[in-house]
Amino acid sequence: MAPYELRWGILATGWIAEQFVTDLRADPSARGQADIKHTVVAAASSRSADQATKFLKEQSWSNAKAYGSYAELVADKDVDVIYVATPHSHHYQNVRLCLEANKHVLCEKAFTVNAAQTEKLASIAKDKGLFLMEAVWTRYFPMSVQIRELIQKGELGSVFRTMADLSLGEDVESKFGTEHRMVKMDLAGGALLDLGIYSLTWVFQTLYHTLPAAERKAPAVSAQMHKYTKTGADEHTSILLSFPQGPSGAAYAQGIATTNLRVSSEPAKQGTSGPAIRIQGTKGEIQVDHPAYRPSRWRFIRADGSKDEYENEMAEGVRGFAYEADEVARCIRDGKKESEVLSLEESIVIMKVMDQAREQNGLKYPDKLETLDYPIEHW
Ligand SMILES: NC(=O)C1=CN([C@@H]2O[C@H](COP(=O)(O)OP(=O)(O)OC[C@H]3O[C@@H](n4cnc5c(N)ncnc54)[C@H](OP(=O)(O)O)[C@@H]3O)[C@@H](O)[C@H]2O)C=CC1
Ligand SMILES: O=C1OC[C@@H](O)[C@H](O)[C@H]1O
Repeated sequence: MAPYELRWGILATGWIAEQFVTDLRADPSARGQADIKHTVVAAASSRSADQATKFLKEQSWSNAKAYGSYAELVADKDVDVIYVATPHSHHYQNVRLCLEANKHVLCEKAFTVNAAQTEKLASIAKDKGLFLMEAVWTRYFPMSVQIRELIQKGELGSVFRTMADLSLGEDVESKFGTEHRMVKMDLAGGALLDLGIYSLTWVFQTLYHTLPAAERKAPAVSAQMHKYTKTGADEHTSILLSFPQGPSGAAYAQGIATTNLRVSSEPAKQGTSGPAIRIQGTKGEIQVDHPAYRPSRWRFIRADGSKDEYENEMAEGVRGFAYEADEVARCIRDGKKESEVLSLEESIVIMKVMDQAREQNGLKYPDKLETLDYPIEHW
């Protein structure tokens, strides 16, 4: 049988869009997914059609159509699903544009600026019968699947704690200045929304997602932040999460999610400084090395001292984005409106944690970014 072909439209032509469409070129059968196929049929740049043409040519998708506005892209009848690759400040407006035009959507992380916006998008997608998913690529890696299975099978015993850090170790002033999307308030900058989401991903995929859906409960949240004096965006955020129940019979579970732009989870960048993520149960511990978004390697250490070491192996020609793309293709082919690996409900619970962390520390983005209004004129 011919593979199911998913026809992608790419909304924005920045750095992550380049990475994503490169992965779409890799043959899915080389990673055991012979039943699906990805094709980029169009891309749009808000700058110009020429920029979209240049992007498609450079990424070897020259046969795709190039548009100079996002509105033209969402109107293209040949596009099945749109990958939204703008900064998080723009996700709510851009995803809404796609949904209003009846397109399925895969949206980069962080889903939106606040939970209310994600809830609104989820409700529109549901009403229109469209597929919608947050592109947290890490969730779909084979190693993440394997780790969740080890926890669910009880191999770690009762899991009481996950500690997860994603810190970059940059000279913030010289690397990001005031205009980079990482620190600019008008682009919803800050460590929490850009990097903290990965620390939270590890906490949630180990302590929340591993429970049966009916037993998952939102955690209590307590957070501290430090703001970058030049812009007011957070340069450090630490969140304590207290879950009323943990995996495999744990009477509670504790999550510690941290992020910092100035110090690094892995200063030597050689795997010598210890794990960035520790998932701790009564029978053993899983340790995952930096960086949390695409870990280099991981190990399972049992309480008796025995140890299994693993590399985070990717299929040939794949940086890691292909796995989330495969999930989108399978879901749309099968008529699903969301992914079970990262449901809209779970994305919303995580967004609410980030809302609380911001509220506890007085971090508010400009009104035009936090609003549910749509469309915003002169966006
Ligand atoms: N999953 C992952 O590993 C990663 C995810 N990301 C996520 O991807 C998103 C984009 O990040 P990244 O690609 O690094 O960012 P870039 O700045 O490289 O690209 C963003 C693109 O968005 C478009 N855009 C539209 N309006 C604006 C605006 N006002 N300011 C800036 N750009 C605008 C532009 O494309 P055009 O002009 O063509 O319209 C721009 O090139 C973020 O949400 C980020 O969190 C980022 C890096 C890694
Ligand atoms: O998602 C991401 O992962 C890698 C980081 O370097 C980047 O800033 C972030 O957006």
